[in-house]
Amino acid sequence: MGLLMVKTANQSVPAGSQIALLSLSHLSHPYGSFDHMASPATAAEEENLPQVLLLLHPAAFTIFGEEHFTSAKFRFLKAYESSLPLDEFLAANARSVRALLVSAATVVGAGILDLLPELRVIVTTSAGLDQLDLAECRRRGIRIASAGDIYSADVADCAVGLLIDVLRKISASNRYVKNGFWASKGDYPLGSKQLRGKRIGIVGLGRIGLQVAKRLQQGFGCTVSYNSRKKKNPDQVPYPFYQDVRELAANSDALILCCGLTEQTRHAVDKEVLAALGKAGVIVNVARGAVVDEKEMVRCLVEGEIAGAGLDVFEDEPVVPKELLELDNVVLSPHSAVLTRESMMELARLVVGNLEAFFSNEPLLSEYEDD
Ligand SMILES: O=CC(=O)O
Repeated sequence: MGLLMVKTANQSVPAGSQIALLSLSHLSHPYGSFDHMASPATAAEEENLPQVLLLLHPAAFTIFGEEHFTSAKFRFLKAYESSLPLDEFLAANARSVRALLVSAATVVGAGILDLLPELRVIVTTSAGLDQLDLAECRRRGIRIASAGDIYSADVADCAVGLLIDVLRKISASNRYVKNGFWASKGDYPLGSKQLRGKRIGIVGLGRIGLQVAKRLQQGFGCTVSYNSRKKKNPDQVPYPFYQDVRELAANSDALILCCGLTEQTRHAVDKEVLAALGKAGVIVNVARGAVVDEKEMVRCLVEGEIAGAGLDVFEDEPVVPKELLELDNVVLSPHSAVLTRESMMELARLVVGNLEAFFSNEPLLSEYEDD
């Protein structure tokens, strides 16, 4: 793809991931009412609608429920339908495009932005923005709308689920029963650990981290500490703050990664942090694979230098280090923490709402603002 930094997810679509066609307009939504949303345009009207460049893998669009993304205010220009190399396709078709829709897997850097001189807004289906060159977007006056808060509760549920699974060995004992070992070898070996009372260190106490903290403290009797870019107001966030991730790890039984991926958080969990977490420590990652030095983490898991891991994200998705596949103390999921039927419905509403707001010169529903 030459100098263009665009890649799309290469994941297969799980069976049953199509979303049922429901009427969306009656549902209430944290980003406001969508009752104003116009109904889809006829084919004749559609020709004249402004185009939104779609740089998503078609499989991702199927998961999101393509049928929910229709609007009378715009139409999609689907790069994936062309057999041309992307740069040729964009040069020929997208020079006047003002809006772009991407996913977490669509890397957008200066190379692609150069081919879209009229671009004014990028809407992403992701909560994380690490795939976008934010500085370059800022410099060019391109606004960004993200998935905002719509996934936070689902990701927090998934983080807690992975932690419980690792500690209580749910997936491992499931395999034990299904392989017939209960009958042939007897009771499952002791090794499961309680969640109650565990010291949880959360890296990144944003919207997701706060929900993880609440679940684990209030629901499971854990104690919570955190590391974040900045210490939160202690009147609102009572958990102890650690400026240094290594110190947080040294004082935690489990480290749960919920931060965005930035130059500051890349490999924030490195050899020293893993050593500080120690032999009884567990890592849960629902952030981005590159927040952890994956090679070091794999080595620590293989050599028993940490106790286990629950991982939804990886450094080179969808490639998962093969050593992890063999380990019973590791639970894996395919970057699916955000993927619930309900959140996909909300996503479609939010994406269409953002794009319609843009083309109507109204405020975006979930605009990202630098802080
Ligand atoms: O990982 C998923 C997202 O950032 O939305």
